[in-house]
Formats: sequence, structure tokens, C-alpha cells
Amino acid sequence: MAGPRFGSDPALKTVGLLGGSFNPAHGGHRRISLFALDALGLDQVWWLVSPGNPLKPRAGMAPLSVRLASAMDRARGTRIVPTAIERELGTVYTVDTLRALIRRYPKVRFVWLMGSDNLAQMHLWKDWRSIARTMPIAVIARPGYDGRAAASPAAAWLGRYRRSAASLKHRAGWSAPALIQLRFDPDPRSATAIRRADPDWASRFAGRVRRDPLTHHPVDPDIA
Ligand SMILES: Nc1ncnc2c1ncn2[C@@H]1O[C@H](COP(=O)(O)OP(=O)(O)OP(=O)(O)O)[C@@H](O)[C@H]1O
Ligand SMILES: O=C(O)c1ccc[n+]([C@@H]2O[C@H](COP(=O)([O-])O)[C@@H](O)[C@H]2O)c1
Repeated sequence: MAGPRFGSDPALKTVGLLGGSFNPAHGGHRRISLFALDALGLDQVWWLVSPGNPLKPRAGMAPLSVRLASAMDRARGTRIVPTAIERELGTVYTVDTLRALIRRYPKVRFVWLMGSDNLAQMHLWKDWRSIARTMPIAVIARPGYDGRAAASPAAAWLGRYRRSAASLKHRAGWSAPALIQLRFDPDPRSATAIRRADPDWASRFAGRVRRDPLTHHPVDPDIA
């Protein structure tokens, strides 16, 4: 069954949500976010720096405050808003985070953004079909993962809800489920490669941690 169809109030803001470990944030995150902002006509992209991906090992994960500091550094000068709001909401699973955000920001239309590596394993996420019914999903092609993503259970289920990026620019057409595939010059950068090349990366951000980083969430007054 199709999910909610949103109204066409032009005062509503549009926000793309890119959830991730950001261990550390890198130029690939920045580039795909700026691309999605433009392709989908968004007002902002929020980076949800995760307190802990339930499917990822904790070993090798820098503290949340350090990962957030790296995200703030990478997002500087853009309409990307890094936040650790999941810590404040007390949510770990994406389905719970998205429900809480929708409740908290009724004037915002959200779209979930992710790389194709995440689509490939989305069927392992808690209530993944509910996530797809909650908001449109835009998937960004990522070198080495697109084949696996296309063959995945989540892609098969979402396949009948394929939509163009342009359809999100018409606010009245904002509905879920919807799968939008964003293809542009794929970006090979990854946090894994950065950690390998620079195992000490976290020490550069340790001195830049905010005093209250865990609840930090700068929000456009039009949105709150
Ligand atoms: N180069 C990229 N191209 C497309 N999507 C990306 C890219 N890098 C990260 N993403 C996406 O950004 C989100 C957050 O990614 P994450 O913080 O896990 O970075 P990562 O580089 O994938 O990390 P790691 O290598 O540690 O798994 C995910 O949806 C991921 O698919
Ligand atoms: O909700 C889940 O079951 C779930 C399982 C795995 C990953 N996620 C989310 O997927 C996003 C990408 O995570 P990561 O660590 O691959 O960057 C991040 O927001 C995680 O919280 C969510």
C-alpha cells in the first residue's frame, strides 16, 4: 500500500537526510550531498552522524563528538547541516529516527539519501519497508556497489516505485514509497580508504570538539 501523500504548501521546506558513521566525513559525502541538493531542488541536507550503526562493529569507531567535528569541517560553507540529533532523540534505528524527525519538524518534507552500498543491505535494516513508506528514497551510485544494489531485495521491492529526480522538484508530487536513482560521475572516496591511509585522522579533530556537540542541531528558524 502506498504511504502518505504530502500537500503542496510552498512554505514547506525540503531536506535530504544522509545518515552515516562519518568515521570520518570525507569529500565524497560533501560532493554527493551537493549533487543531491541540486538534483532534487532541496533547501538543506542534514548529515545524521550516527551514535552507532546497529550493523557496524564498534571497534575502530571514533567518538561521536570527533566524527561530528569532522563532519562540520567538511560541510563548511554549504547548505549541509551536520547533526548528532539521533543522540538527542535516543534513536538507533533509522525507522525510529525518521518517525521522530517527522513529528518534530512538521513543516519539512524529508527525503532519505544513501549510497548504493546501503541499498544493497537495506533489507537487513529494522522495518525497512516502513522506512520506504515514510519518505522518498534517493540512491546515489557508488563505484563497486551498483550491481549488488540492483540485485538486492530492497531494490526489487522498491522497483515499482521508481521516479525521476525532477518529480521531487514538483512539491505536489512528493510521495512515498518512491525510489529515485541519482547517477553522476561516481565518487570512489570512502572512509575506509581514509582510515587506512591516515589511521591517526581523529587526533586532528580532537581539539575542535564542541562543548555540547551531542545535542547540537542548528536549524533554520523557518523549519523549526
Ligand atoms: N563515495 C560515495 N559515493 C556515494 N555514496 C557515498 C559515498 N561515500 C559515502 N556514501 C554514502 O554516505 C552515507 C554515509 O556513509 P559512511 O559514513 O558510512 O561513509 P563510508 O565512506 O561508506 O564509510 P565506510 O568506508 O567506513 O563504510 C552512506 O549512505 C553511504 O552510502
Ligand atoms: O535501522 C537500521 O536497522 C540500520 C541498519 C544499518 C544502518 N542504518 C543507518 O544507515 C546509515 C548509514 O550507516 P553507515 O554506518 O553505513 O554510514 C546510518 O544512518 C545508519 O544508522 C540503519
